[in-house]
Amino acid sequence: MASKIPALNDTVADVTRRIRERSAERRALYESRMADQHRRGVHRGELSCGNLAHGFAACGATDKDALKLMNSANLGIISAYNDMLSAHQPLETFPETIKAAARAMGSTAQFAGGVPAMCDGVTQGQPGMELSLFSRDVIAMATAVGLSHNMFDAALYLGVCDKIVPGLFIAAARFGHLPAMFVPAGPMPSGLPNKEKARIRQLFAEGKASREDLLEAESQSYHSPGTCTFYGTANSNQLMMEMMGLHLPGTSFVNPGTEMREALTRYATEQAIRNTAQSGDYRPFYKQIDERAIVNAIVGLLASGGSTNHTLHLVAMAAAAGLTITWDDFTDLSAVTPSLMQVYPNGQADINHFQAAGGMSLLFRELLGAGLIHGDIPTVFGTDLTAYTQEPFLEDGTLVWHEGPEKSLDEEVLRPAATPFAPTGGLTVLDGNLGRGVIKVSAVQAEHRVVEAPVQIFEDQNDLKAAFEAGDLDRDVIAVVRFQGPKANGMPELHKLTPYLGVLQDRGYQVALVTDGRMSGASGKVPAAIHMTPEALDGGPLAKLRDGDVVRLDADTGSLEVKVDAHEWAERTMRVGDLDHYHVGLGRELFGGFRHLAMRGEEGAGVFGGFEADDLARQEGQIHDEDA
Ligand SMILES: O=C(O)[C@H](O)[C@@H](O)[C@H](O)[C@H](O)COP(=O)(O)O
Ligand code: SF4
Repeated sequence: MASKIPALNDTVADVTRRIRERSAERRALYESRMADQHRRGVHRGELSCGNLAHGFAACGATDKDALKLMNSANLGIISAYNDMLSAHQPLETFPETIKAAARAMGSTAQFAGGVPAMCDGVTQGQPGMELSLFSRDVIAMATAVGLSHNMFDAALYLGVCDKIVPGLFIAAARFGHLPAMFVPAGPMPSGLPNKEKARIRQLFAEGKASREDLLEAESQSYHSPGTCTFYGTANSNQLMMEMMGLHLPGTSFVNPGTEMREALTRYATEQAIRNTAQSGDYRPFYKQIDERAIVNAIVGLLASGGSTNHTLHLVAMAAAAGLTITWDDFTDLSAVTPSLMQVYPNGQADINHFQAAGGMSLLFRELLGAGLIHGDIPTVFGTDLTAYTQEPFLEDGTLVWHEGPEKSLDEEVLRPAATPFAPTGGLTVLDGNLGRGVIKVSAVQAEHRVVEAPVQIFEDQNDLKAAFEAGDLDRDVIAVVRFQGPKANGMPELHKLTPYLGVLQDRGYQVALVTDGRMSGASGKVPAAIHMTPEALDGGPLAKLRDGDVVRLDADTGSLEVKVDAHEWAERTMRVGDLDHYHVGLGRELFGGFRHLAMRGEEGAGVFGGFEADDLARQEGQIHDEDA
């Protein structure tokens, strides 16, 4: 397979090298820890009879006999099933499929633990959204609780949506001695086009559509089990897992409830067993995922116009694997990564259209052919990544893989690297006297990428809605929504603001959003400087802004500046936000520790610290436990 790997793009090679070099010490400590955990072996062999008996007390006779044998594999299943996310509901039946497939190979699979999952669609614009980002790290912790039984030779991670896959990945990295297999459920069939849904929302925001019209449109768009069909964070997750070789080739966007989906779940089980130490082709997570895989994920995200949330999640995910990545890595890779995919919010199509136009196998073919991703990384498929130009087929009920299409079947959705939608990935860091943030312009029309206007400041997204409805925003305006960072209120997505800001843009005003909060992966048309770091509560300059200050957002040059005399700006006092209403109700009082521990956006906004990087700093006396 390696013969298909062309020369790597110079910038991709440079960014990969600089990640490897800046991470060298922490990565070496990470790898030594994972190797040591592997040497200590699967605890099942060391468990006292009492421990082991507890571990399989509830199993049937066949599984009990198998579990006593140390040479058969026991798989740990971690699942994020619940009925609240349409994307996760299909996972309900996966464990039985997995257990049966494992038994058929003389091995076993145990449901090691469930993890929570929050639907950002259900909580969008609601208080629950303030737990959303923190739920990523709760999911990582819950996964560790399940795997801590240490009875397992490999782990299958069942999850799809926004923070769930990043949380599972963080835990998989910390159990890096285990072979990992990520198992998706796939997108729901296409319903009402996302663009039409967004149009009805704007009409409703203007009072030109009824609540009944809105609910009808939403229900036609989100209508059955499976992942929502826009290209948001959930579908970005699937693409990135495949780009890192943690999925089977072409599994990301096969619909749930199909024979193919069932066959892929069975095959994933069988392959996970083949990847265990007992099988002789030991493929642990930590030997698979290094800086090359992370760069592949970033390039895949950029080429596809993926979710801005991954400028947070990928930083935290990389840190868990002993790697330090920065927003400048994203910017530099974006400059050489062409936009090859236009799926809503970056276009009219949905993820099923992408799959029909050629899907992942064609995206791999184009990115490998352009030397933009590392083809020489080990994968869960037992090959290197050049095998991922194949896609799965069922032939007389047997799952096989064949080379996918060599050309796009719809160049309105998926294009070759030679004739991209745009020469760059459309993700830029914004720098200036308001801090650092990110902006995704792949869904912003060129004429809206530079906005200079007076700011109107809000400290709660509901106040912006009220100002819009009162007609106070019918002008050129940069809406600043501050005190939305991880330390303030958990860094919610402010996607509910999209229809209001979209109406103002459609009325011809210059409009933009600046916030230390997040936006949804489904946000797009209005220029938004998000993840502003440091956040307002943490000494960030957003706290010095006043209504009427003129700000210039220039996505083309990557600058965000307030036009206030430097001396006056230096003299400005910092506004102290009234945040108490964010900290009680719907469980938010349980997350005060997370808000205290939360790292900055550019560091991934997590609560675990820097793992080995912190350990090394402590050893060198740079930080002391009481400072942690
Ligand atoms: O990052 C994301 O992709 C979003 O969080 C997404 O998961 C969320 O559910 C959107 O809010 C759904 O879009 P609508 O709110 O437009 O339905
Ligand atoms: S994509 Fe978003 S709205 Fe859809 S199920 Fe996942 S979290 Fe919920």
